[in-house]
Amino acid sequence: MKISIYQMDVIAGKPELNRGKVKDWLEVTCKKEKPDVVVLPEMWTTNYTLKHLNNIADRDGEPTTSFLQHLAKTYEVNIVGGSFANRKGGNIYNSAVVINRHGEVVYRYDKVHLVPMLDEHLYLTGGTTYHTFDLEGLKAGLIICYDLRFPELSRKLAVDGAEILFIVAEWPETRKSHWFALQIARAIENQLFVVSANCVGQYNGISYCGNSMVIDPLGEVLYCASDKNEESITKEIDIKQVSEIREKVPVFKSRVPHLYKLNTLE
Ligand SMILES: NC(=O)CCC(=O)C(=O)O
Repeated sequence: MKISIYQMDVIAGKPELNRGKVKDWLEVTCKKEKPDVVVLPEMWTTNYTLKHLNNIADRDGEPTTSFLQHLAKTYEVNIVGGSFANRKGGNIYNSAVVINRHGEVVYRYDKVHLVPMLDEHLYLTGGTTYHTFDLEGLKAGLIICYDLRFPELSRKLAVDGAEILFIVAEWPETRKSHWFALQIARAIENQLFVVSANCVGQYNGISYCGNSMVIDPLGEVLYCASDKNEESITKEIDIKQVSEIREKVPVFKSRVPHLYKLNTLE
């Protein structure tokens, strides 16, 4: 499976301009690399312009979902469409969407864990559901940025069969060492590929650390993008590695779930 990631410098508060950037990138990348899957970062339509989202968030996933559906069909490519601010009813969510080559939506997810350090909880509402989805015959999971700190979420997706975990992010420079360590840990403990799309650039005094990655199920970093520049990354992965490592080091068979009942710790 060939995967292309857009490590993007998102223009704050300008969804139309950012959709234009994504369209241009996708056109060039799909013609040059012919990827099976493309991956976009978190909040790529608006950046973290939380105070302005009332005016610029999508409504019920539109227009961003239709825009991505059109691109998926045009270039016959699966799109892990990052996330974007999305108004549903009276609330705004940090919503991700995944679209297959035929332009069909195969997954929608609202970020479950909102980031107190960015005041996300003051402006956004957290999601309450998540599950694996099928992409080109693979089982995949998707988490959004701060979700990476909660191993339970990725573990549940892996126990449910995920072989690849997409992480869409707008991770800040100040906690860059965590970005590295946590992604590698999620790959090793869950024995799956981790594919992340982070942002670069800055907004409101916060710089984003790039370093979008492709990590194999042994935790080897196959590619790490720069920490400063917009970048297009294309990498091929061999999904067979997942079953091979799970056979050699049978972590999932060794689990003792009844000893991990976390609610006893609350
Ligand atoms: N956009 C985010 O979710 C940022 C997460 C973050 O800053 C952290 O976990 O640290």
